[in-house]
Amino acid sequence: MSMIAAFYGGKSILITGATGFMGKVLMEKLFRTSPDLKVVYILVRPKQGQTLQQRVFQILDSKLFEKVKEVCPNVHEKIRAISADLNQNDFAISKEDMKELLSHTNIIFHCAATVRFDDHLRHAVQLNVTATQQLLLMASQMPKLEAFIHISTAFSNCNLKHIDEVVYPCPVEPKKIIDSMEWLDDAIIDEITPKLIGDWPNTYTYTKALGEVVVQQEGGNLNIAIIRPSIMGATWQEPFPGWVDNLNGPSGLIIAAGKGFLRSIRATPMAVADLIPADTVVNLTLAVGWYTAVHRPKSTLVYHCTSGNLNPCNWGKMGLQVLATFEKIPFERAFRRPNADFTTNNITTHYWNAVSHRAPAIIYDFYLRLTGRKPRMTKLMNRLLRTLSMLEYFVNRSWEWSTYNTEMLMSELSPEDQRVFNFDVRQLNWLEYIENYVLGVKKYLLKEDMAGIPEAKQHLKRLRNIHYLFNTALFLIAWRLLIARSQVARNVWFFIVSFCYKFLSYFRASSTLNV
Ligand SMILES: CCCCCCCCCCCCCCCCCCCCCCCCCC(=O)SCCNC(=O)CCNC(=O)[C@H](O)C(C)(C)COP(=O)(O)OP(=O)(O)OC[C@H]1O[C@@H](n2cnc3c(N)ncnc32)[C@H](O)[C@@H]1OP(=O)(O)O
Ligand SMILES: NC(=O)C1=CN([C@@H]2O[C@H](COP(=O)(O)OP(=O)(O)OC[C@H]3O[C@@H](n4cnc5c(N)ncnc54)[C@H](OP(=O)(O)O)[C@@H]3O)[C@@H](O)[C@H]2O)C=CC1
Repeated sequence: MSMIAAFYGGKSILITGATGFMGKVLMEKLFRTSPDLKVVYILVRPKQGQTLQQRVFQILDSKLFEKVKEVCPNVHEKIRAISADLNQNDFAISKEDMKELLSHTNIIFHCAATVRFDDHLRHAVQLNVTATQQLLLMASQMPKLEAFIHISTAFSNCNLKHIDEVVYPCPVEPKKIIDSMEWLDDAIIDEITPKLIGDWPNTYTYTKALGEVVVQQEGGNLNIAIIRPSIMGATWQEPFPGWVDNLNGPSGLIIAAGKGFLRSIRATPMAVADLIPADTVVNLTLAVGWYTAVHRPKSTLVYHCTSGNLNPCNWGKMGLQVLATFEKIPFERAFRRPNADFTTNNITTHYWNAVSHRAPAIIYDFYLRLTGRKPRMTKLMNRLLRTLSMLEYFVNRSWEWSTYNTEMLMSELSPEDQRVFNFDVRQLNWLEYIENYVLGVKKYLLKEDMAGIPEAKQHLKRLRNIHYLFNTALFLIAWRLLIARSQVARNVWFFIVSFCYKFLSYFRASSTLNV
């Protein structure tokens, strides 16, 4: 019997960010392994004209929850969606809901965050720092609370090269930042943002670092733990391999490469690609929840959920495997044949951006205009280039994360728990994982049918022929223009023609002699 699964039985659990990528995988695993848990409270905001209930039903109706419905048929009764906006005071939770939350919650998993790299500092502080502070305040009023698990990111200290499982201080106290956001106007915030974030590459990583300091400073007597996942990718094993439902991290780039938009990316092939499957993060999170509640460590423990030091894979290997998978499992209606490469300096990056990204987009838009359709490729390409520039920081550096606490926790688990809540990335086979990841992107993100693969392959063959034809035509035109203008080119041309003629004559003469 799994001790961790048993621990969650009968518990009331509060999850923020349950509608996000990690939150969904977390809920799924909780219900699948502890179907006898009492209730899962989720803080949800109404979105895109959907009510809370509609949002919950959409999640439960997805393929991700198929297995859960078998082991926990009344799962919908055990989810209590509470209307909340983490940007508002007291999260805009009604008095009755707040009362229920405060009096019943046993465990909190705080996953909600803005993960946009370029979010306005005010918004990023509000969600990643102030909301965390408010949630801690709420937690301090929960008499039955056993553990508060805060999800941060391994990149919260990406200004350092070696990162230990400790909370590092920030140059400016979070309280001062929170206060200043209240009275500074947007224009001034824009101006001071680069100075405030300093060595951090974006507002996301900076505010996640501030969030950790808040957790440490304002956690009071609560049992708290911080989990730092690196780049969260599709699921490795559970509930099935390759599940993913958003474009963050590598997923969007896999689509862009598979559809043939992405041709080159400034990345260091030997840099460590610190990906971590979402189900591994969730298994560690649930194990940490159990350990923190049962063993009550004296201080706030930080757990790194990374792969680089235990089972490293680099971007070069990952990129090649992604491309190799496209050969077997191509995406439908590709714009060009998938053929991306890494560049390592600014000049080649600019060159390939102009030649392989912007030029084809302009030509295609011209073709769309000619055929009376609305041009769209240049806009799409500009967005892709913007995304690439945002991600570049992370694919040209390597970090070392120590994992003492994570390894300590692994050794504390029973063999059964090590199996059910496996977070040992040493067992991960990268090539297999990446292949499943690409397959998952095709099935769950692009919603493409596997029956369409032969047609997709045919389409790629057509694109290859068009590519050859286009290159030959381009070469002939360029050559024709050149020999019209340059004597040297004409001489070279005559030399080649006369050489071919002589070679053919010799070949004909020798074959006549043989007869
Ligand atoms: C040698 C052989 C070589 C072979 C080579 C082969 C290569 C071939 C294979 C390639 C694979 C292997 C290499 C992979 C490298 C991956 C690096 C990952 C590093 C991640 C580090 C993460 C570290 C931290 C981890 C964490 O701790 S946290 C989570 C991470 N957080 C994020 O990843 C948010 C990022 N995103 C944003 O920050 C915003 O998205 C924003 C970008 C500002 C746009 O923002 P904006 O333009 O305003 O607009 P959006 O509305 O957002 O998007 C507008 C439009 O772009 C779309 N789109 C949004 N995103 C992405 C995205 N990623 N990728 C693509 N498209 C995206 C969206 O679909 C929409 O398209 P549409 O629907 O309009 O058609
Ligand atoms: N994805 C990754 O690669 C990594 C993620 N992390 C961390 O993991 C956690 C989860 O990330 P992930 O699941 O990928 O993120 P998502 O963007 O998929 O999910 C974010 C969640 O936060 C919720 N949320 C955002 N704003 C509000 C708000 N104002 N009120 C209520 N809820 C809100 C979202 O709700 P809604 O559905 O309404 O938008 C969503 O449920 C985050 O803390 C992130 O920093 C750490 C490392 C890597």
